[in-house]
Amino acid sequence: MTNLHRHAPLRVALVGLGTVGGGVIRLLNTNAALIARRAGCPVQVVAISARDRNKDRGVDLSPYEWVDDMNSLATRDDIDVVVELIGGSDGPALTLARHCLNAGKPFVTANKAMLAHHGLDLARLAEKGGIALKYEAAVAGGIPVIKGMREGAAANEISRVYGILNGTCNYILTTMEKEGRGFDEVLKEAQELGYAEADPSFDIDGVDAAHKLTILASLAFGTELDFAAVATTGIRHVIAADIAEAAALGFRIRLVGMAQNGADGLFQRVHPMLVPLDHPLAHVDGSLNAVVAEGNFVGRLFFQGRGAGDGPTASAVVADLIDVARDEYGDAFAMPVAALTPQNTADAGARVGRTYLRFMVQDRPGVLAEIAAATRDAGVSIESMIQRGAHQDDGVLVAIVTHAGEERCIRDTLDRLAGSDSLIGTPMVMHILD
Ligand SMILES: NC(=O)C1=CN([C@@H]2O[C@H](COP(=O)(O)OP(=O)(O)OC[C@H]3O[C@@H](n4cnc5c(N)ncnc54)[C@H](O)[C@@H]3O)[C@@H](O)[C@H]2O)C=CC1
Ligand SMILES: N[C@@H](CC=O)C(=O)O
Ligand code: NA
Repeated sequence: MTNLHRHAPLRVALVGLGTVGGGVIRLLNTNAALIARRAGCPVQVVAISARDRNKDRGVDLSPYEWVDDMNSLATRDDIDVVVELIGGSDGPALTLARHCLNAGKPFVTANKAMLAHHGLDLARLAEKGGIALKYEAAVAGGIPVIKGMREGAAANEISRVYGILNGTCNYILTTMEKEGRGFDEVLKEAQELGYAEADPSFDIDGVDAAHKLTILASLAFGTELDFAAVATTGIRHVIAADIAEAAALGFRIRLVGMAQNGADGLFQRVHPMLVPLDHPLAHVDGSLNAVVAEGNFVGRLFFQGRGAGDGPTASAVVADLIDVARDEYGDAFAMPVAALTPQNTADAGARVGRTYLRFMVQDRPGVLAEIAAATRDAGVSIESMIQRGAHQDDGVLVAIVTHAGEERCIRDTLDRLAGSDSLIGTPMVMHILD
């Protein structure tokens, strides 16, 4: 029989055997023959490592060599590529990455936290060694958005890239909206489904989405990764009433990461936004993610798919392994590190758009006039306003949608109201996606 394989097997060491690691083993076993045809060789896990050797992971690990010292994998001649699925921006994942890349060992990771903080250094090491640093799973899970941006959209000037980048938050927001269930209960469910980070505050506080946006922005604009420049707000303070008011006004709430490059610099922000029902992001539900990129020749690209969970994430990891087997890889961030440019951070105050403001206020005369005076004096024009009677024990809810205006005026409005004893708690501010 003719041997259809071009190469000897690609020998993989898998470090981290949790949700994603388990998924990678299952996928490689299930689709072994197909993957071998596509990769030009069998892709075989030969060595594994994780924190606890004796834990039952629901997959048969007996065919693989257990390795206690994961860093020893970097210099082993019988390993062709190391896959890191531990997580964490620093610590053992970063040490392993540095060992591997310094030793010239191709490296595949799903670790967006590590890339957002150390991506440039790691890309420099990969470049120096002329080896692969691949990370498709790190952004939007199974969606091939890294490939899409690095390769498919490479000829375009990108004006804006944005999307739903966290499956856990999207699952929470959409389940709360559809089933009226509470935040904590739905978060627990997302954890059980394998969507959440080891520390779920990274999800709900928007940090995970900010890690992913940092990577996307670099790919879109050819800029150095700059996690510190991402203004980040999570979904912790979105209440059921916001979801209901947004719906009444014709919107859905989504955690959106957005990066835009303009004359005044690079604007990067993750925050809950009101998305009009006629925008495709309003229909991205559950653990789905979506990324929109606007290119000067291609127009609007819309990538959608599962952003979290074992299967979709494993799909992206294994796609990277197939690229390694094919010897198809290039610069990690789409150009040599020296070609990436640093970028000023744009002033968010100068951004123009519509805004949703929600106040909880005392039920007494003059409160609406006080809010209206603050908006008037700050130069904010009101498009619509809703007042709801007593909202549980928290007073009265007032929701406002403004006309398009500069964000600095919204800040000014809030500053004018700060300290007012008419307000209960902190007002909620969400910008409206255009
Ligand atoms: N779960 C998901 O849907 C997605 C996860 N990711 C990323 O994939 C990576 C892995 O995520 P999960 O599989 O969900 O995590 P997990 O918590 O289920 O698994 C982590 C694995 O790493 C091992 N590990 C942790 N600390 C270790 C240490 N100090 N030394 C050795 N092994 C250690 C654990 O024993 C476990 O086997 C993370 O970087 C995560 O951000 C990326 C996309 C989606
Ligand atoms: N915790 C992340 C997992 C994928 O990156 C998410 O919920 O999106
Ligand atoms: Na991806």
